[in-house]
Amino acid sequence: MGSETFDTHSSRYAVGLMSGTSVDGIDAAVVQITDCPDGKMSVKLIAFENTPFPAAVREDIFALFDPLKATVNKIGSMNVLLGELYAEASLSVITAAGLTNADIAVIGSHGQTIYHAPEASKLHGYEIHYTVQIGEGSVIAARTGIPCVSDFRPADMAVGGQGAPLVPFTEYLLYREAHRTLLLQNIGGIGNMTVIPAGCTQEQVYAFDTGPGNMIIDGVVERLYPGQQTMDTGGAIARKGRIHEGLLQLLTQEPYYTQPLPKSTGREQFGSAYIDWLLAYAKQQNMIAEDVVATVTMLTAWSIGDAYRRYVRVHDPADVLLVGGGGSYNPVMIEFLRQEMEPMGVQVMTQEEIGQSSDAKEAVAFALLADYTMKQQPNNLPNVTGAARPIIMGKISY
Ligand SMILES: Nc1ncnc2c1ncn2[C@@H]1O[C@H](COP(=O)(O)OP(=O)(O)OP(=O)(O)O)[C@@H](O)[C@H]1O
Ligand SMILES: CC(=O)N[C@H]1[C@@H]2OC[C@@H](O2)[C@@H](O)[C@@H]1O[C@H](C)C(=O)O
Repeated sequence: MGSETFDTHSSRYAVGLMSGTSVDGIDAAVVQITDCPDGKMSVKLIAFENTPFPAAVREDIFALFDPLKATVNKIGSMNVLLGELYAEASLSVITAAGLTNADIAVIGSHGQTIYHAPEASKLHGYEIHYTVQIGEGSVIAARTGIPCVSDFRPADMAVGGQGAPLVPFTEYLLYREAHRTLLLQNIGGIGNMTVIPAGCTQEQVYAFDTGPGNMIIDGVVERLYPGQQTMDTGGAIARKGRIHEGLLQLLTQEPYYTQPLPKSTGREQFGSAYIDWLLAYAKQQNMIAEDVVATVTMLTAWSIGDAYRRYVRVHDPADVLLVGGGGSYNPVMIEFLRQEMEPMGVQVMTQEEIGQSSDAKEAVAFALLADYTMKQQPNNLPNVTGAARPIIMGKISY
């Protein structure tokens, strides 16, 4: 199907699916996309659902993050299982929107990242950059009868990009303002910041991963409260703790924070081995659990403030930091962020405070990215990812 048969003149519905590095579940959104006469687009959220992964599935996905355990049969079968779960999530959110499959033009599915290696390695004399997202698009298309766009990141990497972050493309379309410089901060498993200078063009947007978002918090909570909790809900644990300056200082020495842009990161850097090392230090210092959780919560807030000071402030003093992702539901995180940002003149607000949804934002983005794939229009931002040129990302399963 060419772009001539994908009707972009009227309003259309698309489904976006996201399951992120936290592995908490599947975010599914139905959006209505309308092209406006001024060349802009309006994107309206019609329905949103979050379906948590069953605990056993989550455990099996985590096993795939360890290259020694991620055997080809385990990856292959999980690829298909996730395709099935994504299809079910799509069917459910379409029903919640009061629509039928025939109403939906496309499903955009991010998939589950199991490995992200944007820096070069050598293989038989070739320079290799790769990233692996699973959740078979062919299964989603077959179960729903709707074309599915999946596996977006490799196209950006094929032209020299990091393959991440991708959401800034849609953030420019949806959030830009003439008179205010905005920082859009996602706090998912990983944290990522998009800088949208006041009145900027698409080429002037820049973005990067700030480091861990909730990944370390979730990791230490799971280890310190085994079988009880997988996250610090509402910041209840951190609130009872105190910042341990020694641990905080140690963690801020991580070289990723000073790495030049473009940069992106993941569980390869801030996953299980990192948590082991951090907890060994905490034990040696006789730290109590609450202090460990408070300190790693502060680390995320510090890393965002540090990134702003290091990469942004001089050129683009910002007016507001808009926080999305699951971290915006942690009031202690938001408090720490205010302590970091407000003395620099940056107001901190959550997506909810501006009438949007912290949860739905990335799923909405993948619906919109898929819309561009179907229109055969580029949907990466070379200035953000470091790609050599604009390219159409995504693989289409009819
Ligand atoms: N009520 C809450 N209180 C505290 N933390 C929360 C709450 N809700 C969600 N979170 C945190 O947010 C995380 C999920 O965030 P989100 O769904 O944005 O991540 P993701 O999309 O998986 O990650 P990424 O954006 O890195 O791909 C949870 O693992 C948890 O740490
Ligand atoms: C490889 C990968 O899955 N990266 C994610 C991750 O989670 C947050 C951050 O790191 C971001 O770079 C990216 O996701 C969002 C959706 C993005 O591409 O914008």
